[in-house]
Amino acid sequence: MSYAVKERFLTLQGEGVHAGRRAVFIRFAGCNLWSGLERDRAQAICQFCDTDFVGMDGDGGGRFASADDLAQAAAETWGSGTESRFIVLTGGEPMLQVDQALIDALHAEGFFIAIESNGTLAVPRTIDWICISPKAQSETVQHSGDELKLVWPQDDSDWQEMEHWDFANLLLQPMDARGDDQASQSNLEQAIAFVQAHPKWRLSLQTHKILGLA
Ligand SMILES: C[S@@+](CC[C@H](N)C(=O)[O-])C[C@H]1O[C@@H](n2cnc3c(N)ncnc32)[C@H](O)[C@@H]1O
Ligand SMILES: Nc1nc2[nH]cc(C(=O)O)c2c(=O)[nH]1
Ligand code: SF4
Ligand SMILES: [Mg+2]
Repeated sequence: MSYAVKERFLTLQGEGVHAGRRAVFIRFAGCNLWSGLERDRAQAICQFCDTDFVGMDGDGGGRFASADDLAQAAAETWGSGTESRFIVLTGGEPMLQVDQALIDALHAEGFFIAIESNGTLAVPRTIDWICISPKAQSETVQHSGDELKLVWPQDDSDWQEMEHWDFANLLLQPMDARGDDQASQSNLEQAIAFVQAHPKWRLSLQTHKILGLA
């Protein structure tokens, strides 16, 4: 199996329980809920995406011929030292491409592996940290993991049902309205109000955007 990667970079995990942690990011190309083309956004199942995952033309991107090749590239992105190696597999939708061979190869390089997935495809428990971010207009099949990160507000998203799923952490992340500052502020205020009213949930901020990191 080969892997189509949009970009690969070293940063801090910006979101969720591991926010602030040094991390290699692998952003896989392609998604099953949007083509990634602006002309298709209004018809997409997921319409609020803040990410360019089209093609393999980003920094550190390309087609990797094998799991070992990609794991070795990830290790190079981390740089020297094998302590506390942490990698985030994202996209696009990483579960369209992530397989056991890649998980094994990343573990062999000493990585603790986290994934950011939309939950429409089953995620193997051999991944160390599973973050699922359900999309209201899609069917979520992955009902367990380490963190559930619901982007807010989303019309028709059944957060009450999600409280019965098997996640150790329930997080609410304000929707970035991508340039509409007033809408982003309103989304933030709605997320704060929700968490104030529903103490099982915690706020997740996109801290990399605040910090000016990738
Ligand atoms: C770009 S997605 C890639 C991984 C996967 N496709 C998913 O949706 O979980 C990474 C994370 O960013 C979140 N996200 C995407 N667009 C967002 C936005 N406009 N505001 C806040 N979070 C957003 C997603 O819900 C997900 O948790
Ligand atoms: N720093 C940083 N943290 C992130 N956490 C989740 C991200 C994603 O796009 O999946 C992301 C991202 O793009 N950058
Ligand atoms: S599922 Fe994830 S990558 Fe796909 S369009 Fe939605 S937020 Fe973007
Ligand atoms: Mg992002």
